[in-house]
Formats: sequence, structure tokens, C-alpha cells
Amino acid sequence: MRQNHGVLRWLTSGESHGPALAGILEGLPAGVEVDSARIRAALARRRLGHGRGARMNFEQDELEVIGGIRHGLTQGGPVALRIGNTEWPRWSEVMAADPVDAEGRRYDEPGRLPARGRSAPLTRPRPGHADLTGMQKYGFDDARPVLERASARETATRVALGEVARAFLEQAVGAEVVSHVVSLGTVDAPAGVVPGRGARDAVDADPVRCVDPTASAAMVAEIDEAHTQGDTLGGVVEVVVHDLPPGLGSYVHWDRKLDARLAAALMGIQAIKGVEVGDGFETARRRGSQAHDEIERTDGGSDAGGMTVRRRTDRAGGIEGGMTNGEVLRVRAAMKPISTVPRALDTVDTASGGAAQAIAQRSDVCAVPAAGVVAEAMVALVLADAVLEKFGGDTVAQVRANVASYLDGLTIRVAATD
Ligand SMILES: Cc1cc2nc3c(=O)[nH]c(=O)nc-3n(C[C@H](O)[C@H](O)[C@H](O)COP(=O)(O)O)c2cc1C
Ligand SMILES: C=C(O[C@@H]1CC(C(=O)O)=C[C@@H](OP(=O)(O)O)[C@H]1O)C(=O)O
Repeated sequence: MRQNHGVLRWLTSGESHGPALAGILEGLPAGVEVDSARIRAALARRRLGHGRGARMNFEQDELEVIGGIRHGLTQGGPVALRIGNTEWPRWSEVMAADPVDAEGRRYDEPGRLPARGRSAPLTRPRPGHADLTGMQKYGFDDARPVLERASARETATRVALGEVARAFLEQAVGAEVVSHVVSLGTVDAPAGVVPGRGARDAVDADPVRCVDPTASAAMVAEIDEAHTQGDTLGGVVEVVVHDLPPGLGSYVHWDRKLDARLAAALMGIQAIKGVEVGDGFETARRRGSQAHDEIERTDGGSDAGGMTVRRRTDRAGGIEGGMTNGEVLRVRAAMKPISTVPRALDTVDTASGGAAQAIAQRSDVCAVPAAGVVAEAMVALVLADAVLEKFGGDTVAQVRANVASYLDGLTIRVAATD
């Protein structure tokens, strides 16, 4: 299955140390209010979090909107963005698109161009990164081109495009997307704490984007300890979406199920190794009587005319049968520890064939808080796609009217959750 099977399409391009990243989002209606200041603010959120590496401090995301937005409004055409890497001047030769000297020589022609410093081939692939298999698959004798594209630097583009999708979701359906860190290393935040509407700034103000201060302090301490020991950490983030209408996605076919589409989008983030919908794996341990969300009427009526209902709990995370059910949507993504481990792991040197220590230059110790921001972007893109698929419209106003008409026509309504 290719993700983006619905109405919206999005693509990214660019390398970690290339001149820029590029992203295109195609299929949005006209009239989404979004400007570069908003997208820049989203990019700044992705750089947050205790445990990120030095590069987050000395590099900026230089955003330029190339197309699709005029005077702060989308125009209906593809939104195209460029995010310049301010590191580029130091890499302009190593990552040059064209052959690097007048004779048209390349670094990957052994003996033809002296490969020193940054241009020296990387031949000690890191366990857990894309290095070794990427070299095999694409026929490289240098891991450089593999890590350049595999790098999560690319997630800057997703966050930028995701912010446009988030603006659409807010304006078309009134939905709000937020994420928080629910575990980091061995530390768990208390179960059942879900950030409400408007909580995003408070979450972002926390050094690890965790809503519980005690757990946050323990997470910070665990990052510091791992750092001291030359080690790295992973964790779990939860994306929470408030005020989605019931009926996004569908039960009728596997690739239309919203949970399948969200899971694919989240698994497509670098280092994500597991996804849970709602209480996920915990639900599998429960009995049926304790696993599901019982339904009750809230309007006081007893006839079968128009009624309002709610679920007493939200263990399902707002999705049943591959569709939003009108409750708060919750999806979790588990991130493995960063694979560039300073206390380097064993590998082989692909040039000499001998045993070696893996590449271990600067690296993030932990990027779980940032992964939450990336996960929000992926969820926003999938939900924007699902909203457009169900409600259509060439302008935000049309989509909004279509949503209102659908909700007005429901004989069974879902009570507001917060
Ligand atoms: C926000 C973010 C930051 C990351 N930072 C690093 C890093 O500094 N060093 C590293 O080795 N991996 C980092 N990763 C993970 C790698 O990009 C990822 O493990 C690699 O591309 C291999 O893909 P896989 O883990 O999905 O198999 C980061 C991932 C994310 C989401
Ligand atoms: C640059 C970003 O993340 C990078 C993601 C990354 C990786 O291997 O995924 C490795 C690191 O890059 P470098 O090895 O050049 O320091 C991170 O800094 C970013 O998120 O903007």
C-alpha cells in the first residue's frame, strides 16, 4: 500500500547536509489561513527537548514558502516549501550535486580524488541505522549517501507540511492536535493523563514534553545519566486529537481503515518501532468486560428519536472499526534508542573487512520529545486527508459547511468530550 491513498498527497526531498530540504503538499482546498511565521514556530518546536545533540543549537531551519500560499491563505494549488540547511556551506563540496572538480571527478571513484575529512568514505556502519543495508541495496562503498537521506533531518519537512494540515484541521473541523511523552527510557508518566485542548504550550514548556512534573524530572535525570555513560535512549509518545467528527476512515476495506493509515504514517517516522491505538497492548491483556468503552445516552431521552450518546471511557483511543467514533483520538508511537551510540557498538569495516567500532560522532542522546512533534505532523496529514475524503470541498468554507451539514443530519450525536 502507498500511504496518501486519499485526496492529499505529500512528498519530501533532500539530504541531511544538502543545501535544503523540500516538501510538497497537494490537494488542500483554498482558504486555509497559514503563514510562514506559523510554520517557523512549528519547526522550532521540533528542535525542543532535553537530550538533543549539538547540531540543534548551531543550525537553523531556513523556511521559504515557494508556492501554494498567497497573503497568508492557501490558493488550492500545491504548497511547496524549502527548508535551507544553514550547515550547507561546510558541506557544499561533499554534497555537491555536480561532479566536484573541473575534470568531472567524483569521490566514489577510488584513486581519482583524494577523499579526506568530511569526504572520506564512511565504512563502519552503525547497527540500528540504515547504513549497512543501504550500502548493499544501492551499491555504495560509502555510508554517506545512505545516512544523508535516512537521517531524521528530513522530519523538518514533515513538520512544516504537517503544520499546514493542522491549520486546515483546526479551521475546517475545529480539531486540535497535541502530543506528549508517555515514557522515556525506563520512566513512565502516570497512566491516563491526557493533555486537554490548549495544553500544547504547557507541554512544550517541559524539557521532555511530559505533562507530569515528577516523571519529567526522572526522565531528564535518565537522559543525563545515559549521556554520561555514552549511551542513548528511546521512549513512547502519544498524539491526542480533540474534537474530530465521528466517521473519518471506514471499516469497509483494509486500506481505508483510519487506524491502519495512522499506523503506517507513524511507522514511517525514523526510529519508530511500534504503534498503539488507544490503550493498545494493555487492552490485549484485559478481559472484554474491562476492555471496551460502554455507551450511554446523555440527553435524558428514552425514545429512538434524535439522541446524544457518549462512551464512558476512551480505551479505544477514539477509533472503532477503522473510524473515528467522536471521542478523543489517541495513538502512541514507540521510538527505539538513537543508534549512533557514543560508546560505539561493534561492527565491521566494509573497506578492510576487519572488526571495527561503529561510526559514533556527535548525535542526539534522546530525540523522543522531538519525535512527538513529528508524530503530530504525520497524524495531522492523515486526518486532513481523511477529512477531505469524507467531506470534500475546494474551499475551507465548503468543507466546513459540509461538516456542519453531516453533523446536523446525524440522528445519533456524540456528546462533546471536553
Ligand atoms: C527526531 C529524530 C531525531 C533523530 N536523531 C538521530 C541521531 O541524532 N542519531 C541517530 O543515529 N539517529 C537518529 N534518529 C533515528 C534515525 O534517523 C533512524 O534510526 C534511522 O534512520 C534508521 O531508521 P529506523 O530506526 O527507522 O530503522 C532520529 C530520529 C528522529 C525521529
Ligand atoms: C539534523 C537533524 O537531526 C539529525 C538526525 C540524525 C539521524 O541520523 O537521523 C543524526 C543527527 O545528524 P548529525 O549526525 O549530522 O548530527 C541529527 O542531528 C534534525 O533533526 O534537524
